[in-house]
Amino acid sequence: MAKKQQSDQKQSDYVVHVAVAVIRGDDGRILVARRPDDKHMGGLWEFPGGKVEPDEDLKEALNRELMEELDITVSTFQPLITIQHQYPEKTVLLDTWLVSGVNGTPKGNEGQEVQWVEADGLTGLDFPPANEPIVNAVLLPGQYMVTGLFSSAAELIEKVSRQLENGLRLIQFRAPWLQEKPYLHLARELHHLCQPFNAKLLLKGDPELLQETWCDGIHLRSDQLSIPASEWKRYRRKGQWLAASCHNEEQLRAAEVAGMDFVTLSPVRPTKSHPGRLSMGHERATELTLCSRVPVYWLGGLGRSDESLAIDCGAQGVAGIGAFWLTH
Ligand SMILES: Nc1nc2c([nH]c(=O)n2[C@@H]2O[C@H](COP(=O)(O)OP(=O)(O)OP(=O)(O)O)[C@@H](O)[C@H]2O)c(=O)[nH]1
Ligand SMILES: [Mg+2]
Repeated sequence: MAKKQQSDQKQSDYVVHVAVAVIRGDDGRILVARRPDDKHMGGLWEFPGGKVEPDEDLKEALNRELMEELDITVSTFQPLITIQHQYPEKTVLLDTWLVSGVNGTPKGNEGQEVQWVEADGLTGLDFPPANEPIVNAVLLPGQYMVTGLFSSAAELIEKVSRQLENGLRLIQFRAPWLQEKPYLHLARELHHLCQPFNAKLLLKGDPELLQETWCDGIHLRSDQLSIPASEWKRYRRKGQWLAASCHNEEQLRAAEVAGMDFVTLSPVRPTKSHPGRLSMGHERATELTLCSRVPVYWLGGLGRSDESLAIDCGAQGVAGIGAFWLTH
């Protein structure tokens, strides 16, 4: 018995490296396949892919798996997210890439059902438990703006409008100097501005704010991460985002435990707003990002032009106040 337990332990400690492809077609839709019934997580939807063989790099593994399973290859690769997940029977490392430039017409070579879906439709499909952060990473944009100082409502509205016109789709309304009532009043106005762009506005505050029917989500300070996940679940409606600010490994783990959908990690570089504060640098930020089980935006001293650098290091993209708020 003791021996069996030991070998079970070994089995789940061993990490299976899996190459996973979020395949984006020319029309922006995503290809999903249903896992054959006799396989692990059988009957659930998946992003196609499979185990990386010892002598393969990720791109080779992806194209081999896509040819075997779907009769296609892809030509463009962008890292999306790396998720380590422990199932009771095994541990997988889902090395997930956003791929495009599809050659061929996908067909289920193993008899599996395949379909193209709009990104928004992914939340309605049943995926294996490890896939939740992958779906979030597909839905989230590469840039996240935090609002900066403003001296009037007109200035705030003008600046947010300009950034929406520039293509921004995720905004955190931060104004810690305002009382709750004027803050919520302005937040409502910003929400109306965001709606025609299908952009999301996250509020700063307590979990109760999730009860506001117009609230797209909330962004927590790191010191609010001790609030148990059950507190959020009570208020949360489908489609609302939960995010938190993290500055170190401990807070990243706390954010995962608290059920956050994504986090910001800061300060990656020195910032003008916190002059004396030590920044962690790219190397440490990359290490922390690769271990995170939720999408990470790099924050602090980064500009919009750093988005691809952050993505190449495993992040969802960049977040910023200065970089977005002060530029035209
Ligand atoms: N391909 C893929 N695998 C996933 C996803 N999510 C997830 O938990 N997995 C898990 O990753 C593991 C490896 O994937 P796989 O079964 O596709 O591997 P494979 O194509 O090499 O299959 P094979 O071993 O039958 O040859 C499985 O345990 C599977 O349940 C996903 O979205 N796509
Ligand atoms: Mg497979």
